[in-house]
This record gives sequence, structure tokens and C-alpha cells, in this order.
Amino acid sequence: KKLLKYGAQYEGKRTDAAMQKWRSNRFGQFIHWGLYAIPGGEWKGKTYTYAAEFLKSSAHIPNSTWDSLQYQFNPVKFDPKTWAKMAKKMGVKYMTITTKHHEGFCLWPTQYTKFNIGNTPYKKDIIKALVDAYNSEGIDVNFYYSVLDWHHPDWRYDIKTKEDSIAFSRYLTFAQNQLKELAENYPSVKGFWFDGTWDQSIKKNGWWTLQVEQMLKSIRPGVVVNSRLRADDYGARHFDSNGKMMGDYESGYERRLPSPTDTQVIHRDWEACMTIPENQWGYHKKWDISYTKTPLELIEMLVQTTSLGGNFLLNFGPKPDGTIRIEEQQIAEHIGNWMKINSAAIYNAGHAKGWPRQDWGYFTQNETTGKLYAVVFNIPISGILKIQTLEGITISKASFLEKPDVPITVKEIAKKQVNLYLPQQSFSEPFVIILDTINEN
Ligand SMILES: C#C[C@@H]1N[C@@H](C)[C@@H](O)[C@H]1O
Repeated sequence: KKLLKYGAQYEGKRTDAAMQKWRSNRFGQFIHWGLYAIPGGEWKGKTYTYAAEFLKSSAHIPNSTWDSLQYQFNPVKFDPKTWAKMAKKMGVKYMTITTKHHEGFCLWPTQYTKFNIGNTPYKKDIIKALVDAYNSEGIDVNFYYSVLDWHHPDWRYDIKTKEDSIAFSRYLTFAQNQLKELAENYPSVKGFWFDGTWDQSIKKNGWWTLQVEQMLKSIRPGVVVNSRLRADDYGARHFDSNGKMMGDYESGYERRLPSPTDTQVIHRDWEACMTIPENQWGYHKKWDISYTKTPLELIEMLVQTTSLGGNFLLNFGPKPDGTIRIEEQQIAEHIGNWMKINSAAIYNAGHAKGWPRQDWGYFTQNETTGKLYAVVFNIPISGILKIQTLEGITISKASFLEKPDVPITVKEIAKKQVNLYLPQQSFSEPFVIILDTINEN
């Protein structure tokens, strides 16, 4: 066991109201928007297949060229209320917006660099507009902030010389000032989602990552900070050198989920962030440049995440004109229609202790009422859902969340073995069954 100054500051899940709200939200919308939306993955007539928000590096574009995109940024069709209403209908309870991505362009009128929305034809504070619009729909807003900054002259990937060290300390002061500005100027912010913290320069400055977390929590008590910010005394990230998670939730699941049987994750708060295309966070002109996930695949990811006690953050990459591309709108609508009927199995729900992943789907359980849900994705040919119950637990009743009056026959066929007999009908969407249980223990 190492003595750490910059390791995990506490163990176990936070139980305060702000964290309970963050946890109960379960389903969030990620938004990646910046100058990279303008070229949309294409440069000088060539299409780049790598992530569109990385086009600057994929196409080896110098800062002088890339940064001049700011003079073209003018999302004339941007209406934050339209985005917020779409998000509300989709059923998200929170949204995480890129205040500054790796390109270093800031969507708020920061006083610490001119490379911001104020110096574009659009001029207006996009962060404030989004915070106000989403909050008025009852949706919490978190800020994504990239510590990695391709634009800033004092950014360093590693600290090799005295000059590096002097420059990088200037950069850390700049970044901390920006974060202070974000925490102070947008008081309703509920969380900070850090990215771009994988380089040696940050690993060698773990002290700064703790200092930033403590600063944010002193300015905004209750604010939630992801594990990805943190490096400890030895440069260990997410988990300190003693294996303890740093920050308030684990944010290592990017474009992947834990395996459905990986019950390690249920012991901590965690979030998976997910792209709809294979690997595009920012807007790419060619939607079909890679596989794009269907609404049903995304709904299953949301349910699988909930069943393992995590949050699911689904990404949208708005167009340079400020509209949401039609493919994303259609997916949002499909998911929203499903959530309208089934959100009881998601909101304030989590891992159903002792009820493992089934071939036909997942269990989730309401954190407050203990109500147990079975979310069915794969109906067996037999039409029988087989459930292995816990010792001393029997299922007394099963009913469809959507149509409670349609009976589902329940039959205990052996000790701890129950059959649910589904009605002979076809289902075109995943559905939720409420399970009433009796505890004979
Ligand atoms: C790599 C990388 C970044 N991390 C994701 C959350 C996106 O911001 C992507 O650009």
C-alpha cells in the first residue's frame, strides 16, 4: 500500500443528493460541437475516415490554417430550444457539452484566450444558451473540458526541459482559470467531464488534477467529476496506485460497455459514453462512412448499462449550421418513443442484486422502491422466459409495464426455477415486465 497525496480522496459511492440525482438520471446526451464540424471529416477534397474531431491531426493541418476556421463558425440555424426539446423527447435527464475539445476552441466567451465563440461571426455564448435551454426542459448540464489543447502555445505532451516545465505550468494556470470561469459563470452546472489527460505532462502533474477537482467542488458543492481527470503521485489514472477509483465515477468506458456479467462495476458509479457511428464524435459529412448503430442496439446498451448500475451517455455531433442531422433526429425519436413507455425500468433504476443477466434480457431494479423489472430483448422459441430466483424469493406476479392487464402466467417448476409464459404474439420492440416477488426469508 503506497502513501499517496494525490490518490483517491474517499472510498465507496457518494451518497449525497447531488450524486444520487446524477445516478438516477441514468441516460444522458453527449454533444460534440466545435470548429471540426465545419470541414466535417473532409479536407481539400479528401475524405478522412478517422474521427472527424481529430481531422486537424489526421490531415496534418497547421494551427494557422485550422484556427482560421473560427472566422467561418456561424451556426445561423442554431436554436438551443430545438435541441433541448429533442433531448427531452428522447428521454435524457442530463446533457454533457464540449466547452473546449482538443482543438482548443472555446464555445463560451472566455477571458483567457481569444480563440473563442466571441471572435466568430456568431459571437453569442453557446454554452449559456444551451445551459438555459436544457435546464428549462429539466435536463441537467455537465461540461466536457479537454485538458489537451492543440492551440495553446504552452501545451506540452511531456516535460523534458526546464522550458517545458515553465511553459506547462503557465498552461495549467490557464486551464485552471478557465475551469474556475466555467464553474463560476454557469452556476447550474452539475458536473465536469474531463478528457485529454492521457499524456505524460499530466501524469507528471497529478497534484494539479486533485487541485482542480477540489477547486470545482469548493465553487460548486455537489458537482460531479469523472475519474478521467485524475492522475496520482505516480501517474496512475482513473484508479490510483492502490487500486482505488479517483473522482466520483469511472469514465473509462468509451465506445464500449463492460461485459454483461462483469459485476465488478456494480460496486462503483460509472458511465459509458457511446457514438452512434463506429468512431465519430464530431459531425462527419458522410454518415455511412462506418457502421451506425440502430436504435434497438442503442436501447439495449442503455438497458445493459442500467442493469450494471451505470449511466449511458449517447453522443450527437451537430452540423456547422447548428442543426441536428436527420439520422440522429430519427434515432432520438425512436429511443424517445421507447422511453415514453419503459423509462420506469431506467430512471432511478440500477443493478438488481442477485438477479444475473439472462439470455432473454436484463433485470433492473428501482433504487428506491425495490421494484424489479425484466427487460426482454430475445424471446425464446418456446415463448417461455426461464428465471432462476434467489433463495427464498418467489415471483408472485408478472405483468407488462405497458399493458398491466395482459396476464403473464407464472409457474414455479422447481426450487428457485420459475417459468413466465408469454402470450402468443409478436413484439417489435423490447418490452418490460414488472415482477412482484415475495421474500420468504
Ligand atoms: C479519443 C478521444 C476523445 N474522447 C471522446 C470522448 C471524444 O471526445 C474523442 O474525441
